[in-house]
Amino acid sequence: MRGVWAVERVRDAERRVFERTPEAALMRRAAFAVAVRSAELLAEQTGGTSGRRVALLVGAGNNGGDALWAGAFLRRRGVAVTAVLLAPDRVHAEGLAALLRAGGRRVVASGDSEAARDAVADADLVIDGIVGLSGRGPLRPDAEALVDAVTGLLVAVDLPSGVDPDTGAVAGPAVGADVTVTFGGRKPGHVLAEGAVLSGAVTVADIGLGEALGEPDIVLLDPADIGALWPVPGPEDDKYTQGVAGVAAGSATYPGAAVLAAGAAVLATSGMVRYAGPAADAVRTRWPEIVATGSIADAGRVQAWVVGPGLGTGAAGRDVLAHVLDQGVPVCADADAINLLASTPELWDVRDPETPLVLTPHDREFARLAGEVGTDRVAAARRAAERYNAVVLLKGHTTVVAAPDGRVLVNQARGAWPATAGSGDVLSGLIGALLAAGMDPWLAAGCAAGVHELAGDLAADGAPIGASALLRAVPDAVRRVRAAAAASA
Ligand SMILES: NC(=O)C1=CN([C@@H]2O[C@H](COP(=O)(O)OP(=O)(O)OC[C@H]3O[C@@H](n4cnc5c(N)ncnc54)[C@H](O)[C@@H]3O)[C@@H](O)[C@H]2O)[C@@H](O)CC1
Ligand SMILES: Nc1ncnc2c1ncn2[C@@H]1O[C@H](COP(=O)(O)OP(=O)(O)O)[C@@H](O)[C@H]1O
Ligand SMILES: [K+]
Repeated sequence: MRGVWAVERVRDAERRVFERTPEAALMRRAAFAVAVRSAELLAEQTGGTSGRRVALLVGAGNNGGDALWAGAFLRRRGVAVTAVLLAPDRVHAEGLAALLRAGGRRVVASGDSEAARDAVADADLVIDGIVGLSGRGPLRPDAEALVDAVTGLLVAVDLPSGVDPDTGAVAGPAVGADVTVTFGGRKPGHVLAEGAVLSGAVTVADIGLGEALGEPDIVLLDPADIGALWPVPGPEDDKYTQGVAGVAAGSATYPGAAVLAAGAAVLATSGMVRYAGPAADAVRTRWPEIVATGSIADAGRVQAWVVGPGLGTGAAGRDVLAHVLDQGVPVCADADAINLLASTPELWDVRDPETPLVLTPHDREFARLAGEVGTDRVAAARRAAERYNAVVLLKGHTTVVAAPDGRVLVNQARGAWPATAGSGDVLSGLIGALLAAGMDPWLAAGCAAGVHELAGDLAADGAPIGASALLRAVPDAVRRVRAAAAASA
């Protein structure tokens, strides 16, 4: 599990560390890490460091200071370094002095715009020290023009400039980095929204914040974590002991949603799946191992329900949802179940608040239920989780999973191939199976999101896929995460 810390938490940790370590020492550690990573990249991509050209984009604060010190360190490796000063009046004076002492050059962006542009365009590698944790809003036009001129590698100091540090949101021009070197731990801007993509490969450098950071605000599950948590049968197990998943989904109009959700439950774990609803024939034909019935009242006992995909929002769907919520077992409510909960708030009264509920909205379903998502997706998911006393999985390229107790995890997609019709139905089936196996609902949602996204990537392998192909790749994805767990054990 990797941690992510909100900017205010990082600031607090810094303040505590400053009590025993001078700020300048921390900055030099940070800058050294930027220099080391930049030199590695230069060596990998251009075959060496000596004689290579590096330009520093230097803003008004300590982020620019880091870049200047990194430039001074790179000079020792024989790199030709030019600092482009965007705010010469407010430049980090010690950092600039260190760079000049080491034989670096400086140009002022506004004073000599041609030289500044050339320095950036000719550089093998550009270091973005425009803004870091104090950055607000997009790149200003002078910075944007310089960033547009970059032709070489781009290394962001702490965070790509133009990305909101706490939400990853981007409201205009921003740096797209090949590599970001950050300090102490990841920040939300590295893992959320556009920031997750614009950060490139993130390196976390230890600058001594360590224990002062405390527990992370957000966690990322690695494949090995998911593999270690994924339920697998033991010698004592039979089909019932592993948990029976129930699927109440599909309608005459949307039988496919039922086939996909129920199929995902079949492939996720090796217990048993029951289906209840109007798509019983279609489900049975595709998945003969499923015990299918037309009516929810005849469904039999299950340890968790998936309800909603293709259900419809009419009276029949409402009755099914009310029945499922009244069973006293964990429920994953997706799609029309969420729409019904939004339009018919009385349905909440049926639910025993002690039984786990996982809600899996996309942005439009979320808006119907809990208001617009807005730019802070973590805050939105957290708010809804608390309000409904439910785990809220907010779908997207970065999926956010918030628990009512405040825990949040995010899953970053490798590609966008899972953005295909019916793929959400597969996700809900995976979650239902993990809930039936008795997993903590927050982890169940997070592990399912990870395997779902990996299955999409494996199935696509560079070409578009449908949800059926994603579903077929679920066993492969489970094999991969289990192999990762075995390798790291
Ligand atoms: N405080 C510390 O202990 C350490 C800080 N470090 C560095 O310091 C950075 C934070 O430094 P600062 O707090 O000085 O601030 P920044 O360097 O992030 O920003 C400097 C100033 O830029 C201006 N600004 C904000 N948004 C802008 C925009 N869109 N375009 C142009 N200018 C904008 C603001 O006036 C802001 O105060 C971190 O990201 C990290 O790189 C590191 O040296 C490690 C140690
Ligand atoms: N741009 C994207 N990149 C990666 N995954 C995405 C992207 N957009 C959506 N997804 C994922 O695809 C799935 C879509 O679910 P959903 O919107 O419910 O589709 P449907 O209702 O058609 O099944 C979710 O798991 C979501 O996280
Ligand atoms: K930066």
